[in-house]
Amino acid sequence: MPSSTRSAAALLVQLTDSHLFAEADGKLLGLATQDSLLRVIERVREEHSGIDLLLATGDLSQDGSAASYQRFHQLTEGLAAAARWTPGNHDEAEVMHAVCAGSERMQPVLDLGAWRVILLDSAVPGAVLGHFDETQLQLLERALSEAPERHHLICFHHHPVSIGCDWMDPIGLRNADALFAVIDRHPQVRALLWGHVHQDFDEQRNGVRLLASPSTCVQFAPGSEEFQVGSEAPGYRWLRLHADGRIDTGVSRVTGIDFEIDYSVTGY
Ligand SMILES: Nc1ncnc2c1ncn2[C@@H]1O[C@@H]2COP(=O)(O)O[C@H]2[C@H]1O
Repeated sequence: MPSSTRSAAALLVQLTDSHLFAEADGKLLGLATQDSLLRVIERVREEHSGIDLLLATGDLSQDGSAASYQRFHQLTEGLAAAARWTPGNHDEAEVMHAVCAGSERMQPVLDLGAWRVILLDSAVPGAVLGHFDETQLQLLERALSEAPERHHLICFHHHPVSIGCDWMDPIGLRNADALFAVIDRHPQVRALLWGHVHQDFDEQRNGVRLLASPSTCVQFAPGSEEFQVGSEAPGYRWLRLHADGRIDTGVSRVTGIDFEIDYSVTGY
């Protein structure tokens, strides 16, 4: 059970879009994704201790293989007191559930101090874009209605707003209106947190913080009209959730390492 109490801040770390392969030396756009994840985990360990919760917000795997999920688990085990995973478009949700059987890693609701963390599945089998089906919207409504006294952080994979990269607009959450309709009924929602966009994003909508984060491997260039790989280093997001509903958060990136990225590749 996480050590935080209702009076203390809970410390969360988000690792997203690690794109691991069944093979340990698998590469995305020329970058070895496991090696890159390991460097990011090293950085997390250098910068934080006493992490209450690890959030893995989708595309843990590039190929959906059981071996890739088992490895993600081995590499991150012990990093935090608890962990929660939710799938992205590259993931195989059934394989994730099978690998996580007997653990709480795929459970969608977790109470942490004065907060409730809700993880939703925005992935659509066979598609790159995201969509919340009725089950997910009902889960969200129920989880929010059950705990009006808590502050809520809602996590998923696909971006619900435009992040300023034109090429990514069509592959975001296609029914964001349905999400916002639920959220607008629950003033205790403090933040939405997602992956998929491989870049830092920190804005607000109606007082709700909107956060996205770097991938632990390849980055996408902010503000790009077409698919464009970014030159920033792999990284992660940390969040301190205070008992009064305040959030401190930031992004940290690996330093001092030249990652081999093939910038000539125009997609994957
Ligand atoms: N050249 C491209 N143009 C548009 N989309 C692309 C291109 N290359 C890859 N993609 C998709 O963009 C997605 C971005 O997030 P994903 O890593 O989920 O998966 C990526 C690919 O499915």
